[in-house]
Amino acid sequence: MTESGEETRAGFVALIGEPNAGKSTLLNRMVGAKVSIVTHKVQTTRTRIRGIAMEDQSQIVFVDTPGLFRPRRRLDRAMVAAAWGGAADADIVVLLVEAHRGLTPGVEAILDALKERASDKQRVALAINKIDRVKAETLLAMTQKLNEAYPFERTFLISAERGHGVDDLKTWLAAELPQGPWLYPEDQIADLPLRMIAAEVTREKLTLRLHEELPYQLTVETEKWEERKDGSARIDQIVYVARDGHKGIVLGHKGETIKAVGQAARAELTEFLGRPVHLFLQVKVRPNWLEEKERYSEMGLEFRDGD
Ligand SMILES: Nc1nc2c(ncn2[C@@H]2O[C@H](COP(=O)(O)OP(=O)(O)OP(=O)(O)O)[C@@H](O)[C@H]2O)c(=O)[nH]1
Repeated sequence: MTESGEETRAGFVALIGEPNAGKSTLLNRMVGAKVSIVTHKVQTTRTRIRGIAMEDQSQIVFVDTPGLFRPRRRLDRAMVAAAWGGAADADIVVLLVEAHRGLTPGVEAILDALKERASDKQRVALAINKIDRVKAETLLAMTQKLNEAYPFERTFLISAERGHGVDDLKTWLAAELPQGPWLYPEDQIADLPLRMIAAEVTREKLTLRLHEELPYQLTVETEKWEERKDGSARIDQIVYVARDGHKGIVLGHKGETIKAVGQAARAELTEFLGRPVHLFLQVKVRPNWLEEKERYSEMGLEFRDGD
């Protein structure tokens, strides 16, 4: 109950879908704060990130999952496990499908997995995203086809980027979540530790700057976070790369790349925290990080021995 005596609702919503389906974009739009990183690169979301949206008297806690796909490497398998972990905990699952791609083999695989894993009680809604990219006529047929493939509770036609249909989806979720007290303080927008958010910001700037050149096994970690008496924060981060050659790419000619990345990340962190930030970046080569358990837990993933 709120102070005014209205019933409150709260629960978890998992956004699932193929890589690039628009999960981060949708999450950011519904939460209204940047908690997940949106880039043009596939597979950027590495951690289970939650954002919290308030709608009427409902608190919607989003579990943004990494893209679901067929895992090959160890890291990929950990990401898929994390994705399903999020879906299994959720009160409602929202499957995002791209309007210009429809029922792809990847979507079919997700539907198979849903049928296999989700219990009968699991509520699943469909959101066809990127409707700005297709003609209205194709949407009707696509809605029908997808609903024949899986008994979705509801179908929403949305453009996460432009905001079309997003309010309808949010209102529906808010009304459908179980009655109960709020799970988080109202002003909390993300339960992701600040250190991790700070690392994601730097990673995003590197991605934007390097595009296709971005070393695949690159990772950013916040090593130290010092609150200073003058109200500013000193943040020390390490950019780990797998090979010597990658170090040069990240540093750039005369260190230009890393300098520009540092400036851009510092500006965003200053805005995000609302106070001055001093950001120090270091690039280190760490050939085996993909196999190191510690790195996995820092990304919020489970390391699976013997996989
Ligand atoms: N045209 C169009 N593009 C969109 C829309 N929503 C998202 N996108 C774009 O699709 C791309 C992928 O969006 P993301 O939100 O990063 O997708 P994701 O599902 O979180 O991706 P992963 O992190 O790889 O799992 C970005 O370039 C977005 O700008 C939309 O409604 N219309």
